[in-house]
Amino acid sequence: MFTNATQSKPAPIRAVIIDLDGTMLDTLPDFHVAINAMRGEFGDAPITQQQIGLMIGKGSDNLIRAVLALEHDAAGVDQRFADAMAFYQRHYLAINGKHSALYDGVIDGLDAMKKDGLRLACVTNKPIAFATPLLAQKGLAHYFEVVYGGDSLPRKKPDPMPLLQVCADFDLAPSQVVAIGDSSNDAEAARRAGCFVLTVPYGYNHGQAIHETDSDGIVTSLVEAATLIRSHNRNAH
Ligand SMILES: O=C(O)COP(=O)(O)O
Ligand SMILES: [Mg+2]
Repeated sequence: MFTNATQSKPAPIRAVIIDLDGTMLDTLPDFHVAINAMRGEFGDAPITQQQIGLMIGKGSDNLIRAVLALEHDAAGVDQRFADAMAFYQRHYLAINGKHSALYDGVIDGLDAMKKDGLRLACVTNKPIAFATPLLAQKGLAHYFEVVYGGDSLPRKKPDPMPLLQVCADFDLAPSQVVAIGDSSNDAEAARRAGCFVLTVPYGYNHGQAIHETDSDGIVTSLVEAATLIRSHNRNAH
């Protein structure tokens, strides 16, 4: 399944790096509530989930700037940014996880990966202060040896830095690691790190079809990802 031009027989996959929003959890309703509460602080009218779905995936700073840009020019965005971020963080933390749900197959997929001896990391562009309590609340925290948020390291996805950090933490070559995500952001980070990448079609890909994103395969659930990795490892040396 995962092929590497320089190797006749592929190396086994030893670890999986999994994205959070749009891959394990449908968090769009949380974003929707928090963003509209933030807009309410400025007297701005609510926007739709669909609009917000196009803006998420590149971290909070990017999201807040995109939302402010609906009403304001660049100078207006800069002027309001700090207040908007403070409002947003307060509102998001107050409802974090309340409107979010696990996607089908997440728990079964993670259980299968664990059973197969794979090491697991979560790399999200969500701020770590949001990600940590959310993983705990949804019963996901214990699966992951390592969790990096969008503000844990100097650079976030699509930069390869957080993925390369996980490889270093696990003492693995990137070619022994597969990333799973819902967006081109995840795929680009994985490609640049030299990791394999699988994508899921049900998340938020900046309004683009996932088929347009370069990856090693599209999987309909984490269960299917676990099955693919298992069959890859059967054929590996
Ligand atoms: O908070 C975001 O922008 C998206 O986070 P993700 O990396 O978990 O998809
Ligand atoms: Mg995502």
